[in-house]
Amino acid sequence: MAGVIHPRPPSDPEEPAGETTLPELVDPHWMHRATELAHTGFWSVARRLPALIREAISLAWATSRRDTAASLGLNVAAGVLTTLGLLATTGVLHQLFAAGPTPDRIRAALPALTLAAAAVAGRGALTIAAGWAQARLVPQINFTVERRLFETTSAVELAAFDDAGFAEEMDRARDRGLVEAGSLVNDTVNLVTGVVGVIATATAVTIIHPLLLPCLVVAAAPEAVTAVRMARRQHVDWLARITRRRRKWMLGDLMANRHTAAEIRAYQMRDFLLSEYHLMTRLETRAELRLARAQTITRAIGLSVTGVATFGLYAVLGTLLVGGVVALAAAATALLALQSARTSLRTAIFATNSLYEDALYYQDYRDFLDRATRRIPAGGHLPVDGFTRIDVERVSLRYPDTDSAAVDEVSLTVRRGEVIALVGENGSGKTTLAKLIAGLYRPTGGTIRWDGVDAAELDPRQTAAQVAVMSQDWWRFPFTARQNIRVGRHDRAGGPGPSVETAARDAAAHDMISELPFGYDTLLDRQFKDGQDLSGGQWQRLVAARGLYRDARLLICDEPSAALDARAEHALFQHLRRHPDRAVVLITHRLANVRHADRIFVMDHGRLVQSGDHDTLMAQGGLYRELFELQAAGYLAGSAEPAAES
Ligand SMILES: Nc1ncnc2c1ncn2[C@@H]1O[C@H](COP(=O)(O)OP(=O)(O)OP(=O)(O)O)[C@@H](O)[C@H]1O
Repeated sequence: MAGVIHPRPPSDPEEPAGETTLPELVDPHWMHRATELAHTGFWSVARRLPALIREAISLAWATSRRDTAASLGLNVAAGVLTTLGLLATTGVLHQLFAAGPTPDRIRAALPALTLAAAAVAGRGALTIAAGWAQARLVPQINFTVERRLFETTSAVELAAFDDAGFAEEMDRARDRGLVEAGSLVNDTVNLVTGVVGVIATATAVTIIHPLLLPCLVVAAAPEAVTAVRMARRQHVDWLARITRRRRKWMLGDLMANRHTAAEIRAYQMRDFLLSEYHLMTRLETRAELRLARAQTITRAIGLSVTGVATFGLYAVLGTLLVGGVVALAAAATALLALQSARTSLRTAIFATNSLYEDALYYQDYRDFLDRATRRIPAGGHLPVDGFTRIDVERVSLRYPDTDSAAVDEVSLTVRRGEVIALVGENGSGKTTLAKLIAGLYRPTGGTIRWDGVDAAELDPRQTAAQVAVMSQDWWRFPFTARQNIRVGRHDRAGGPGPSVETAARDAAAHDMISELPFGYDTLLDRQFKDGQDLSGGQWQRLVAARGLYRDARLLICDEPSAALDARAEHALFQHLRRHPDRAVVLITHRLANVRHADRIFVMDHGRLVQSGDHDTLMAQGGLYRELFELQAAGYLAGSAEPAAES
């Protein structure tokens, strides 16, 4: 049947070298599947069909047995009625073409006519019912696969997200894999519908006269071949143009985007962007016209061959009629059957093509789920109810694909009631160590003990419940101000701990929130109606309020005041002081804030190089004192200048 059309390289050869000034785009992650399909011939696809159908039906069956059985069963029943309808039609025609007065012939045809009408009506009803079951099935499947995916992605260990391969597979599974699961089942049902239609017609025709079947196949084949060729050419062409279309979308996005609007105006980038966009549009239009021409030619050839084949069918039928091999009624039914066979064949071919493509993407989803499930931490089972001390014993962590450990054999103790500080230059490993203490990462070496028990043996949910992290790379959650704070402990129902408003006051966020148009109920995302934007510092106050609202035994504050003004910073640090029931791990580059910490740990290239309180470290000399004096000198120089001028 249709030969394989080999894909052109993704970047369009029509694109004149050097005309675009923008750098080359990398292939999108789903491209490998699209290319794979373009390289696969129709028959290779057809050979994999049984396995694909099994996969789709088991997915549908697991989702809803009733709707799966109805979708398939009703379609098969409709097929039986198709056969019956065609046979009844032959009976009608047989009576009508018989000799005798017209009223007599009509009367004789009435039983068969009633049967044919009942078959058509019954078939219509069954098809509608099957369509309804299919329409019910698809959203349920989409929901099932989505739920499975998000239940898994939200449970895998944090370290998995540092693995580039994992993140890419997750994107692939989310982007196409999810969507294609519903289509996989839809196409399977369509394929079954098409095949049942073809079988029903073939059966009827064979019963009427076995010689009619080969005639029918020859007459229907050219249209099927044309359909396959056109579908595949469209796919390959789409593949070849995808890079340019992405570039066009990207440019369009730059020119119609709130976030880029200011810079584009400030740097007068409009003409540059528009000229690039026009270039892409010109090339794209040319490519579309080329495709339209090629498709028209294929279609014209296909229709011509179909016409010749239909003519051939008439000729064969005529010969059979003249020779008395086939009755007139049977020949007329064969022509009706041809129409029905063509429609069913087209349905089956399109379904086969897209079923294969859907299956490739769905496979991505399946592979990802398998891989992700292996990365859900098992954890221990020992209960956790607070702690007196957490001992970090020669703990190391090496990120995937990196040469050196981000945290290298670090030992320290965090005691309840104390504030400890981690300081050091950028990239020295402070955040990584804090995440290890918080249980967000598992050490690749060494052990962390909670009151002497290895943290790996503790119930991870209960451990996490003891920890609050004010992270330096927080996310702007698209919730109201109140929800943004409440998610810190969303399941607290009037239990112990500060109220939302108290936490906001402690983090110097209350006044700012009260001034918002709807106060605590203001939505903090401009994508929503009445949504508002906050500044970086205002968001950070909210993040701090969330951390305080969580009211955890271990509070980890990673640069909690980096974006805060002096007043807000002062207010926040009043609430990060010692508390008998709580341990605070503070990370900050503003060393004035760590002066009162019980112990300060100084990190350098992943190692712990100094520890002690401020006075001890200043007396000791070394990295801490160097960093502290550099900062202090900045302040002193600033205050000394006006004095010098006066
Ligand atoms: N997710 C990650 N994957 C790979 N490497 C990472 C990752 N996160 C951090 N690193 C690397 O680990 C090292 C320690 O990073 P970390 O964020 O712990 O430093 P830090 O002391 O907190 O730095 P800063 O003061 O800039 O916040 C750095 O070299 C960094 O590039």
